[in-house]
Amino acid sequence: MLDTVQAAPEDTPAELRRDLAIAAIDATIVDVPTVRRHKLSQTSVTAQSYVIVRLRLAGGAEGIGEAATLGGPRWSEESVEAMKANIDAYLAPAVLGQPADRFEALGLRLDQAAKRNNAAKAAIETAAFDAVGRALGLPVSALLGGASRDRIPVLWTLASGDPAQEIEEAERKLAARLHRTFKVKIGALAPAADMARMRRLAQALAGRAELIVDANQAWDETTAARCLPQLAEMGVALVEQPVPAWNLGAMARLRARPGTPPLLADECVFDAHDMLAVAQAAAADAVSLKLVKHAGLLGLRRVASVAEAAGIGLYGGCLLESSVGAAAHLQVFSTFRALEWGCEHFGPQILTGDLVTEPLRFEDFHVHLPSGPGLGVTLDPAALRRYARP
Ligand SMILES: O=C(O)C[C@H]1C=CC(=O)O1
Ligand SMILES: [Mn+2]
Repeated sequence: MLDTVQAAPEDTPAELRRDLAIAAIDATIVDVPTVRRHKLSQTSVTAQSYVIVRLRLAGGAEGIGEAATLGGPRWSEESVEAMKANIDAYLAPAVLGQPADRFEALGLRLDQAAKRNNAAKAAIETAAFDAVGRALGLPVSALLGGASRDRIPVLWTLASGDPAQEIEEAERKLAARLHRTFKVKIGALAPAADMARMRRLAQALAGRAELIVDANQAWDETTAARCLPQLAEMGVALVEQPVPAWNLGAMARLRARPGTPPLLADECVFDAHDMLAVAQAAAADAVSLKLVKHAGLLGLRRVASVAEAAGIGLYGGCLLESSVGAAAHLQVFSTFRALEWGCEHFGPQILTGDLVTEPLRFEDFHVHLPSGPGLGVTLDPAALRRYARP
């Protein structure tokens, strides 16, 4: 079905209303191998699995969205298998026939059809935004308030666990002027081994690159209290989710200690209520924004608004999305007045292949907002067939 994308129709408003009704939704599981093993505290992957949602409007315009996972239902509770099952049985039927441009009403229907399932909901909402943007000839950023930037600084994640390999990988990225900020995944090794690894990286890249780390909830408060000042002393600029998501109290106490580097909230912030709790506890300096957590572009903006109101900085997070999911994030990130910490949408570069006809452009340490209607990227049907799970 959904292999072509139609141009914006020149319709009367009544016809346009009919054209914008959601006519079909289709969910495909894909597995795309990565260029190397990517190791986090709680899992390790050699392929990225996504659900690609294709949504067709009655007028013929088509949109795409992506729900990413990292190592099955380990990073969060959603797996691609569960997402596809819930999209097919509950989420798609809840919005079929509905006007695709009434994004908040769609979100409400999705919330009534299923609790949480945030990544699956985000993929459907993204596909609705893409389809409406294409039908109207507008980029998704225009539907969200308009872009205030067309490129965003982008970091690279070092996550093989082998410091010699990681230094060599960082050197290649620096030489190619692709990335000069590196996020190091820690927590899979013992804390002392991670500190030694970080010291090697900091020495090798001193003065040429900025380092941040992500512990993915691996430490308890005592370990974090011991390691955070060491990371600050090495010049590490930001520490992501050092302690379990539930332990906001520990985040707040650690943050109040002298010698703690700035803290980035990730797994502890899914919705705007979580963001408010982090703000009230003074538990973070910045928040990582991701479609898989916030259930869509509008949810992501809601979380960002609470953070902005509390003076908490914005960081453009990822879950190793392909150019489909990355483009959706760039559309919404581009609309913020400030994106203090840049973004980490290096995902398309860690895959051995992409899912779109023209992958995102990485240049001069930035990733560029694609131009054109909708998300600005077009699904490659041959790539979808190649990576689709049989
Ligand atoms: O931030 C996470 O926890 C998930 C992800 C983002 C980059 C990466 O390497 O892992
Ligand atoms: Mn993280």
